[in-house]
Amino acid sequence: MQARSSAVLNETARISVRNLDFFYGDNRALKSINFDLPDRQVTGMIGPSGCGKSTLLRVLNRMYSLYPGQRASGEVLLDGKNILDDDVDVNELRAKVGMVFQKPTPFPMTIYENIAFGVRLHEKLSKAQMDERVEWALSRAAIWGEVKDRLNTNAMGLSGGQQQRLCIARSIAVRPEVILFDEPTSALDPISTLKIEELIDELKRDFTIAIVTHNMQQAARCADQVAFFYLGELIEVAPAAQLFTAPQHPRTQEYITGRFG
Ligand SMILES: Nc1ncnc2c1ncn2[C@@H]1O[C@H](COP(=O)(O)OP(=O)(O)OP(=O)(O)O)[C@@H](O)[C@H]1O
Repeated sequence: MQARSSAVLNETARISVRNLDFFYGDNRALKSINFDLPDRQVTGMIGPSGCGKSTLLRVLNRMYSLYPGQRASGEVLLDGKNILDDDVDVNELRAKVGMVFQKPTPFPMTIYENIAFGVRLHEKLSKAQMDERVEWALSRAAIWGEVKDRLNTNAMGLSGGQQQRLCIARSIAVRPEVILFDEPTSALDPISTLKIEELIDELKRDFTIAIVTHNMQQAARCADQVAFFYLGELIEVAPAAQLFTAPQHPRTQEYITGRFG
């Protein structure tokens, strides 16, 4: 099946996926995927359970490399370099392509250290520079005001929504180009969800964003373009307003109107 692609909103692609296949052993979980993540735009990824959305995110920062028996072929170009190549430094790649998971995953250490820990792996900063970076990251993640007086307390004492914003701050702190969100609000209440959605909207000024979500209202609210996946194939990618009001493929239509999935 050939994905139908409509006019992309921003001509510059930050990531270009070309003829991507992904295998869990013999199971071909992604089939000839082609699409772009436009620079400083939000791309929503939707589709029924098992269609390959999380698998695709795990390819975009080479998370799968940790697991024997999992392999990708094709190209994922970031700044013109195929990140699937064997010579790619995956630690460097993961600083460029950050990931925020469904369940908040703060480290069991202080709020300050949650941010500083990752920065230290990539840069040598003075104490003053690190203080500045920590404040910058927490501010960009809209949580500085809530934590500035308790930076040396354990991050596990934060609420779920605060923990998720801390994890976003942790990703931002290493100044990535791309941030991948895997169902980032599915464990959160409506108010925390709204805060994260507002934050995503703010962050796209500086970062290219992909968000996997089961919530189509969320995709409609947050995403500039939306990609619909089904059984490992990319069926359709289009500007959000178009995909939700005038999808070109019958399967997309069925999914967004709740007739399957
Ligand atoms: N570790 C694994 N080993 C083998 N197969 C896997 C593994 N993880 C996922 N799969 C298979 O790959 C396919 C895609 O799964 P994936 O988790 O990417 O889907 P998804 O669209 O993110 O689903 P969900 O919305 O339920 O999270 C499915 O057929 C799934 O069974």
